[in-house]
Amino acid sequence: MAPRRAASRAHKPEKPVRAGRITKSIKDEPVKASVSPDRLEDALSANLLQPVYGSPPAWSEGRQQLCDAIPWFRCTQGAMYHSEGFCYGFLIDADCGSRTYIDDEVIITRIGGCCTKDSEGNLTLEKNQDPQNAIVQSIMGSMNSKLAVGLVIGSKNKILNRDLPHRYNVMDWFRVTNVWFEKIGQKHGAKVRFEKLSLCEKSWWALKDSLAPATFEERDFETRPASFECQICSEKSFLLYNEGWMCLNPGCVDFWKIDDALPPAELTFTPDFLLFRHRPDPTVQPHYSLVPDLLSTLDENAADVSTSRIAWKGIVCPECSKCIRRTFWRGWKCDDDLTNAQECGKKCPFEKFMSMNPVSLRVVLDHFELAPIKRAILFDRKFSLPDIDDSSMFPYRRLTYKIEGVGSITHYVSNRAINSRKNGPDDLFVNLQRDDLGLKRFRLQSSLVAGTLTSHFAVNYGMPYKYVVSVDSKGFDEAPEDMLRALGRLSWATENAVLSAGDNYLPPNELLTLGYFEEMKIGFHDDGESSLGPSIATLSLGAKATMLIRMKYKYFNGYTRKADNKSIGTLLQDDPVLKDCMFESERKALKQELHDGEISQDEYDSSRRALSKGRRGKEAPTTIKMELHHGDLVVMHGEKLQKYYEHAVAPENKLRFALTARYVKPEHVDPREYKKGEYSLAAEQIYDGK
Ligand SMILES: O=C(O)CCC(=O)C(=O)O
Ligand SMILES: [Fe+2]
Repeated sequence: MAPRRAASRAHKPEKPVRAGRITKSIKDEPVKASVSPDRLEDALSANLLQPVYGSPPAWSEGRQQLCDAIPWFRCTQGAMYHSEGFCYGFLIDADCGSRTYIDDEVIITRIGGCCTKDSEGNLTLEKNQDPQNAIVQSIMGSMNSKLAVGLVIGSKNKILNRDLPHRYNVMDWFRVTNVWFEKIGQKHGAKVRFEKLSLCEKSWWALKDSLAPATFEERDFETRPASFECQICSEKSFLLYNEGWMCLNPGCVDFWKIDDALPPAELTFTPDFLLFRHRPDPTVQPHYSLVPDLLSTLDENAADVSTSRIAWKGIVCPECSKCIRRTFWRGWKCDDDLTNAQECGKKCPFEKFMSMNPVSLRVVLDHFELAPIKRAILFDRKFSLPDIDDSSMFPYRRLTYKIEGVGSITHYVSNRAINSRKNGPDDLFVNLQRDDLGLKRFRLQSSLVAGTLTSHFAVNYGMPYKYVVSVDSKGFDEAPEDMLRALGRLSWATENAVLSAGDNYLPPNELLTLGYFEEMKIGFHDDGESSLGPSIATLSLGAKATMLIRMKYKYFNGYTRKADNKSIGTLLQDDPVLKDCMFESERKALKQELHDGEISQDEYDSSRRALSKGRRGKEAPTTIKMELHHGDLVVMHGEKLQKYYEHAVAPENKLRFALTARYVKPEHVDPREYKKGEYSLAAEQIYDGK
């Protein structure tokens, strides 16, 4: 008889035990049965979820808030946060997989990844998860390096069956004790056993009236689950299931078999596997604090701290433990979204606003004397080259990029003399930091992950304007004087650019100010809402930035984007066949044939589809690349420019402001708001171009 079989019989206990306590004296007592997952709905409606003993050390109602404030859980998707071969944090939520087990000290779950949702919304393994898989390697990395893993439990978890206070609840640090493979459907996937690091205190998620955990003296730290060597592959596997021992090496032909047959569908863990514990070991440590105290590390007296990358991370509210993002220019406010009042039962009063000592230009500008006398004349030949005009707008250098039949972009290049003039860009940069402009980060209306905030601060003065987000808008009568000065410069630039293009000039009635801290940016977008006039002018202040302009995906490819990007989306109804788009000549010829009645609409569409067959759509290359320096002005002109093209701006250093003036068509605005857009510039706010 093979020892493998003998082992499986010898270790089959009398009765299955699903969960257990940890002391020697009571470890073999059967535990109270929990509500089965299929009865969870009933339990919920009958309010049967059991109350927990304590409260989590940090929590949030949104995934984004959690990831922003907890450095060991920075992934907005998936269950595991891992980086460079180590797992730092793990989320236990819905979809933990079969044979998931949770008690006050031990958690057994599958390791996410390689999954797809079936028609009923259950996660199934799409492909085998192998030992080489990055997330399997990461969890092994943490186990082998004695790196503790932080666990978070989500309220969608159906196994613990307790009344969790929030959507996401930080549990505690755990050590990884075992990683093994199971057969899941037709595939194999990895499972992990976590054991709580600190065994001396009762877990906050323990039952409200449960006993205190066993003392160290009472605990059995010696017993370990038995392990046996496979006769075929010679690898050792633990005895995990009451139903019998199995080889757990997915590469072995005997993998996942009891006595040469598939195991029963229902498997239960042995008491030894659930109940064994490790003696406290000071060398098993986490990389971060469970609840970081970021605020204590930010020295408010250092001018460059409050706008640094680390200073726009989230914090854990010291009063109510909620994870809060830096939504405000000056700091954090616990009551920054609607969920808070409901969750805490009352508004949490905590707020932390930084003193925001002004950042000097010297810190953000690299140039020897802040700005050159004459700007560099080098242009990268990979991108469109502008027309250069050094005289018409002197002392500005005017660069004009024309996109035929679409529009133009005029770049007024500033210099040291312009910037340092009284009330010029140098003064504006300092003053805008001193004024309380009311800058805030807003939720993106369409983003891959719900609740994503813009990675820049914004405030809108004048006529209400909704760009990629819905911004609060204030009337020009509330605007600081410096904003009106900026508006004077922007009106000057717009008027000159539009008149040179031979078009009618409409004075701007709206000013959107964006503020960027270190590593903030604005991704590709257009400013082409139907409510806007054709000209958009921006004044750059502070750190240098790169502005990129490219054709939009659908005009470049001739069809809309599909989420999977594997097939082609909806064909353009009216394809403008822009210069340099994909298959430009073929698309142009087909369009002509349709126009001349030589082919039907169906033939036109199928020929266009055939062009892209077997090819994935791709992003258009960047056509225009501009370096925006402190004091520069850019005017984008032409409705089609916003329709067919998109732009993105990324500053290269900390602290930059972009003040953008637009004309909002009054017919798109509630007449009661008209007066917000009214202003008249004082003589010294009107700009003369010097
Ligand atoms: O930061 C910039 O220069 C551009 C800002 C922008 O594109 C916008 O406000 O829509
Ligand atoms: Fe824009």
